[in-house]
Amino acid sequence: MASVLINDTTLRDGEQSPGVAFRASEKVAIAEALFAAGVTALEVGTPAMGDEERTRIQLVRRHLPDATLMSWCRMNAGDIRQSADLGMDWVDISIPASDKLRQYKLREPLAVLLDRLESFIGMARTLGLAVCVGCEDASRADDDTLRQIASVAQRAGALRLRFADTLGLLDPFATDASIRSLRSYWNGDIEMHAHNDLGLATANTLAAIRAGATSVNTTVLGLGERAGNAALETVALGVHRCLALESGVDFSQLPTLCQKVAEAAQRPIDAQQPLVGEQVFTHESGVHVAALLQDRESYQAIDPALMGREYRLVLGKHSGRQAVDGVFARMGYPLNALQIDVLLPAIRRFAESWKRTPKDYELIAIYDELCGEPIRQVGG
Ligand SMILES: CC(=O)SCCNC(=O)CCNC(=O)[C@H](O)C(C)(C)COP(=O)(O)OP(=O)(O)OC[C@H]1O[C@@H](n2cnc3c(N)ncnc32)[C@H](O)[C@@H]1OP(=O)(O)O
Ligand SMILES: O=C(O)CCC(=O)C(=O)O
Repeated sequence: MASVLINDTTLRDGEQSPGVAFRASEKVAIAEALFAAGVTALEVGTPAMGDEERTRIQLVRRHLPDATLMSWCRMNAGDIRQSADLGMDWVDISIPASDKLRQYKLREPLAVLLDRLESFIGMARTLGLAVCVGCEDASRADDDTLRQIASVAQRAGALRLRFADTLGLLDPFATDASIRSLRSYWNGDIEMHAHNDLGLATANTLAAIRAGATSVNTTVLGLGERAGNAALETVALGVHRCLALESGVDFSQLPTLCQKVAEAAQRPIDAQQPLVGEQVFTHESGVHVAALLQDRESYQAIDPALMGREYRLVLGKHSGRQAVDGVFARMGYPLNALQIDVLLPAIRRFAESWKRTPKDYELIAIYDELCGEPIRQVGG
């Protein structure tokens, strides 16, 4: 099966989420968990941040000798030299591709910056580093500028261009057009870096792969600047399910990995976060549960066993008679029609009062109260 490279940037762009700051031990633990989940290419940080961050990057290097590690660099000799000293395999040398970012950040003409980029690519290669040119704000860059960056990158020996939708303003159709255009004049790797401001980061990442990107950036739980980046979990599943490509990700490791990152980032996992949210394999609606009691695939596209999880049927405000019957039967207690008629409105009232679904022991208590005959074998 053909494959796509996931170059995960949880430890660089993910950590740029406001307020997120990984300790050294957390950075190492996250890197190890990513590696254990089959994500072997990691952007691990920004050496320019100082001694402490460089020490953390070095620790990751020591703990993961077999991972392919990248650091984020400005067009700056110090950043690149430090990356080599830290044992990086790759550097991302970033150049603002849009007029606006060049105007407000670097205030120098494009031609001067391109000369500088060329010499820094050369320097990085001399230091033994593979080079990715980070085209920051590529989605607002004009085509001619991207062509000039690609031409310099090719001449100087960069292996990869990163197409960054820095502001997260693309949709999948525009992404497709941009990456196809880039592919028409750049033969090397293309790495898609998507942000989620429109909620389209995963969709744009998949669109980029279809259009010719060979590598993609992700972050665990979609951490990252503002609305975050494309989430590792959904990109990996989309690569597998929608594109029939291999990413190397071991889905069974995702719950542990996500928990680790959520704790280190102090960002609780949303109950409805795809794949790893507590509720995403739980079904309440009567029509769904009635069908699910017959066949799991009736209302489940993803097998929870992929993540080592199980599906759950619960009772609540939206339950129907078959669901009540089925859930009580699974607890070992068949109901008659009269009992179902009495229990259903009570379960609905419970859900409205408590703003949640009743647990098994609470269902039993409702039964005891309304149906009179205590049920002895209490479930979980
Ligand atoms: C879209 C992205 O995510 S890009 C990644 C951005 N990541 C971060 O900013 C996180 C880490 N950043 C930091 O810790 C700091 O900003 C540092 C260490 C990088 C720089 O710190 P400082 O030296 O204090 O600079 P400061 O942050 O005030 O300003 C940014 C500097 O980087 C320069 N710069 C920005 N992008 C580039 C680039 N691609 N190439 C060269 N220089 C650049 C700016 O011109 C500015 O330089 P100046 O101070 O000479 O004007
Ligand atoms: O310069 C790059 O490599 C991309 C940086 C980035 O994180 C972004 O543009 O969102």
